[in-house]
Amino acid sequence: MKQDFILEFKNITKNYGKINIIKNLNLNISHNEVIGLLGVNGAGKTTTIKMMLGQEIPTTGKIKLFGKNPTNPESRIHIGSTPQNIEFPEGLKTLEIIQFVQAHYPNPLPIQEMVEKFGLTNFLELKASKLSGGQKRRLALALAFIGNPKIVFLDEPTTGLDVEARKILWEVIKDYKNKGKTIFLTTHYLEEIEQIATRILFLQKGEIIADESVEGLQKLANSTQSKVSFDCGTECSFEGFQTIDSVINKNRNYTLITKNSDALIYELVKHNIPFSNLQIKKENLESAFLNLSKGE
Ligand SMILES: Nc1ncnc2c1ncn2[C@@H]1O[C@H](COP(=O)(O)OP(=O)(O)OP(=O)(O)O)[C@@H](O)[C@H]1O
Repeated sequence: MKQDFILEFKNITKNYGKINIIKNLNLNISHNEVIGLLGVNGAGKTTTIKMMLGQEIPTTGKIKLFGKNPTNPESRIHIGSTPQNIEFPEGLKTLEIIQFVQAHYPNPLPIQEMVEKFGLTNFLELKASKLSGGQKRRLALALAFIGNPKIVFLDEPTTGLDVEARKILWEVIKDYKNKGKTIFLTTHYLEEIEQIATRILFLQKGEIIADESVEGLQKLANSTQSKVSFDCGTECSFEGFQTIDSVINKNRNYTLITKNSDALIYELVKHNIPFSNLQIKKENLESAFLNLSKGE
C-alpha cells in the first residue's frame, strides 16, 4: 500500500545565484513524527524549512505538501510555523494577532488554552511590537499551534526562550505528537531534542548525511568511537590488533581510536604492551555528529 506522506521532497536542489545550497534532497514526512533537523550555521536548515513552507521555490525537483504544491492555500491550511526572526505588525495588540491567525483555520484550538500555556495572559492588550524578545517568541509559538494544524514547523524555537518557556514548549510538542500530529523543528543542539524527537536528520552542506530513528540513533551511539590514550615507555607496535580504527603517536603518548575500548585494553594486555596514564574518552552522539559535519 502506498504510504500517505504529509510532505515529500523529490530530488530537491536550491541555488542562490551560482551557489548551490541544497543538494538533491529526498525526504518523506509522515503523520505522528517529531523530526529534528540538525546542522551547523549555514548548513541549509532555514532554506529547507522555507521550501517546505512555500516561501522559497526549489531550483530543481518537486515538493508536495499534503499532495499539493506548498504555495497552494489548500495545503497551507494544514500547517503552522514560526519563523527564525519574528517581527509583528506595529499597530496590532497581542490578542488581535492571535485572533487574526486563528481565524484562518477551520478547526483551531481555544485561544485561552494557548495563551495560558505560553504565559501570555497578561499581555493580550499590549501591542505585540512592544513585547519583550522572549514574549515575542512565546507568541510566535502560540501562533504556530493555535490553528491545530497537522504539521507545525519550528525554526530554532528555543532561541531566546527562558528555562520555563523551553519546558512548556517540550510539553506542548509531546502533547501535540500524542494527538497524532507532526512537528518539524531545527536546532543546533542534539541534546535538546534527544528526548522528544522520533527522528533526527542531520544536514551537512545541503545534504542529509544522517536520517535516523531513535533506535537507529541509539545504535549509532553504541557504535561511536572512544579515544584510548596512554604513555608507552618504548615505541609500540599494534600489529595484529583487531580493535583499532586509527593510531595517533605523539612522542610515545599514544591515542588509539576504537569502537570497543574494553576489547582494546584486553588486546594491549594480551600483547604485553606496557602502558601508563591510561585515559578513555567516549565520544558522545553530539560530537559524533559534529565530526560527521566536519567530514571527519
Ligand atoms: N536569500 C539568500 N540569498 C543568498 N544566499 C542565501 C539566502 N538565504 C540563505 N543563503 C545562504 O544559504 C546558506 C544556508 O543558509 P540557511 O539560513 O539555510 O542556513 P541554516 O542552516 O539555517 O543556518 P543557521 O544555523 O545559521 O540559521 C548560507 O550560506 C546563507 O548565506
